Amino acid sequence: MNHQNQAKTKNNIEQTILQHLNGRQSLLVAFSGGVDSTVLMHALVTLKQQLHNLQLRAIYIHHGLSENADSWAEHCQQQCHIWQVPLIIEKVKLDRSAGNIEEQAREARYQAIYRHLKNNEFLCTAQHLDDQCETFFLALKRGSGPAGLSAMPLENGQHLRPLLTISRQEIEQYANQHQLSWIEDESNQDDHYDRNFLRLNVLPTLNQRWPHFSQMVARSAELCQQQEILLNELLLADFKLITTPEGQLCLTPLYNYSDYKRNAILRMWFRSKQINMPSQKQLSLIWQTVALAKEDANPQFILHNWQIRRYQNQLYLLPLYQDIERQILPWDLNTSLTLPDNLGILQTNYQTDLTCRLPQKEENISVRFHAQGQFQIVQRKGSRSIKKLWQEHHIPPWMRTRIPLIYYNEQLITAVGVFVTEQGKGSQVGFNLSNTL
Ligand SMILES: Nc1ncnc2c1ncn2[C@@H]1O[C@H](COP(=O)(O)OP(=O)(O)OP(=O)(O)O)[C@@H](O)[C@H]1O
Repeated sequence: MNHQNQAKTKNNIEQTILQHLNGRQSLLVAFSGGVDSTVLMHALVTLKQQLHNLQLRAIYIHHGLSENADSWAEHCQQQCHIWQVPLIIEKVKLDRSAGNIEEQAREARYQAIYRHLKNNEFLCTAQHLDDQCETFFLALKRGSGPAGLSAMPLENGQHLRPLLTISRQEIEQYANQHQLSWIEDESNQDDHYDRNFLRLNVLPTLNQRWPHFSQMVARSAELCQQQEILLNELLLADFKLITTPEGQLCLTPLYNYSDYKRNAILRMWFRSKQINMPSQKQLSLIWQTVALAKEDANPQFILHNWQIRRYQNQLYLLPLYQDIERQILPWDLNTSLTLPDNLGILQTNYQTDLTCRLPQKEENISVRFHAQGQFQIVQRKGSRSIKKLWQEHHIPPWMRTRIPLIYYNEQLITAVGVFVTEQGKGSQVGFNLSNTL
């Protein structure tokens, strides 16, 4: 490469980064030691010589997947020492037996990075134009719609990708020109991974035939992003109107929407919950089997670690619960009691309206999650089945085996926060449940 071209690459990368930073001054760089993030770090350190207010920190995530990971961490440490940029090294634990190790690593990596990201700081990762093109192709392979084909945005909240418009070739030129040293991850050559297969075997042919192919794919991704943003803008008012403050989706208006609008609203709802987007087929099954289930049914759809339920014409997204119905927890009222499955901490409380009597000497206290039969409630005539009582208090079916029930010996005294039985009548003690989450 001649001198003029070299200067252009150098200038182009630094100028592009500067433009994408758009005045942001506090950066946490995800530094893997690979060529892309090495170039990003080097260019930022160079820019810092002109922009004295630029504050840089770097983070390396040690996944422990490669036997070389320790030496990679050491390499990152040495580089950062030379550049005088503070480096955080964070180890994450992965479960090799739990499948999809790549996805697990990615999720654990971002979680660890976000734990360190300060409020006023921006995360910079080093994905480039060719990564963008591969991401688009991977979305095509999965049959994604415009949201998936949007690939990666240049910026998303506190996350910036300042190299996204720069090609791999330019990055490598910059690295060679500055004689940078970086790590080659041996797994990058393994074309069993879909992304490597595209990078090694497919995209070179396309880019050779059409030299601007990757740029054109990135443009298509950007157009998809614009469509998505527009769609969200147009649907936002409707979406707000039909979501409750607690995050449930009201079903009644959805019955009158076209299939397209309904699916778009359902997708917005899942996105707002930040869980993996269901496929088109799952979305249609959720609609058919949950929303359109018979009125008296108690439908449930399981999606990853979540369940989608319907109650009183609202759609709920809940974690998958453990079965705790048969658990019996002895208690002495003097200490707080941590309930199973993240239900919270149970304590006595003398300020609540729902009060009971204290146990007598021979009565043992226990906390349970199952009741059967008829109960008489204080200040009400006659007794009612437990099912009727839950219905009267609008308790959804899945909560009916999760509300702590306080028993004195074999007698139900109170369902915490819901009712007190005639056997528990009194004003000596109350209970409250504080959520630990
Ligand atoms: N071990 C690591 N430690 C710190 N940063 C990393 C690490 N691995 C990757 N990164 C950062 O993430 C960027 C993207 O890497 P890679 O393409 O392997 O990840 P990815 O999870 O597929 O990213 P995405 O899905 O967001 O594109 C790298 O350029 C680097 O900035």
